[in-house]
Amino acid sequence: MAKETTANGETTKPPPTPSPLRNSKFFQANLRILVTGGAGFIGSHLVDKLMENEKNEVIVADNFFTGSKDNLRKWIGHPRFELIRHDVTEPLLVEVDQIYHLACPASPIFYKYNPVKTIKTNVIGTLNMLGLAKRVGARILLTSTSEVYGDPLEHPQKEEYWGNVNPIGVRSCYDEGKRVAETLMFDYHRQHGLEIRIARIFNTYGPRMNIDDGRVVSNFIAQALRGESLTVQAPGTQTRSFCYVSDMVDGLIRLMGGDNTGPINIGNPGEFTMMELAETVKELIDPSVEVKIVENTPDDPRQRKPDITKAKQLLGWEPKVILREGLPLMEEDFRLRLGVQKK
Ligand SMILES: O=c1ccn([C@@H]2O[C@H](COP(=O)(O)OP(=O)(O)O[C@H]3OC[C@@H](O)[C@H](O)[C@H]3O)[C@@H](O)[C@H]2O)c(=O)[nH]1
Repeated sequence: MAKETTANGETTKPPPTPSPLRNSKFFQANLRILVTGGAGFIGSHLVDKLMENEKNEVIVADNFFTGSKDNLRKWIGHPRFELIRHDVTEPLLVEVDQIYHLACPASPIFYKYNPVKTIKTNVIGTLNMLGLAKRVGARILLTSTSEVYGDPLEHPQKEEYWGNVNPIGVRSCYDEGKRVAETLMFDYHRQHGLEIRIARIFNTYGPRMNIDDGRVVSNFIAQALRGESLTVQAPGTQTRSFCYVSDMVDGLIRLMGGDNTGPINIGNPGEFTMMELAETVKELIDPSVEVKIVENTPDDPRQRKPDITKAKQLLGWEPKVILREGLPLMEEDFRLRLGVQKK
């Protein structure tokens, strides 16, 4: 390789040119896509969708803390698919063109179980994935969360809202962790010119959620199918907006493919109190089950609903599946896994 001489007489080497193979693959639009957390609930549905495109090669990195190989069983052994047991808090070296960075436990009971590990996953894990993106020139999408708005004082939540977050609360490992992850994304973008995308994901539900995941939709459906009382955490008037997983995946893929960095809210703006959700699940699955009020956990946000104007305008995206259509699809999956027949 040619040597260059600097003003003070030292010789330096110019940087290596990219391998011709990488360029030829790139220009064939043959995308190599890394999905961290790809064995999880949203991750595995995203992998299904990405694998539908025959030009895509998909690599999943997952430590299987909340994800499961079972979610990916149809792809194991496929020539365009690779599964790596890997924890994102350790560096990863792979040649890819796009990174969907989802890895992190998302259910409050799981992310609070080992809070130090959760914040490491968000901070060190995101740094590692940004380092990888920088090294290989990949575009990177972070799945952030509606939890960055904390217990919001503005309703519905627009992306411009800075949030109301308790920095020392039991949820901080997750909500502050994701806030730092967003900061890191923008700092790499501004400092190193990385191509970034940030999705703020609102509550999502659908088949493959862990049955004892602890989140409200999976809890209520499993409880109704087992004939147990539905546990509404006090006061029951707190609200959430629930997005069906296929809509979520469609939003993430549009965001990755588009020109806007985000952050962009991806969620279903239909808003329900937890009491209304319990009544709906009861009516759809088993009107004879009871609803009981149980103790809540600290810092539970009282209301949450996305403003999706940006997603509509910039991504041409809006959710299609309403709650009453999505719940039965999830019920079907839970019936199969729990072995409960329809009466
Ligand atoms: O059995 C239950 C479980 C939960 N709940 C209530 O349901 C509401 C939703 O709780 P979940 O645990 O499902 O989820 P949260 O909205 O608290 O957090 C979620 O926010 C968005 C995503 O980033 C994450 O998936 C998750 O952190 C809370 O008000 C909670 O108190 C019940 O009433 N009963």
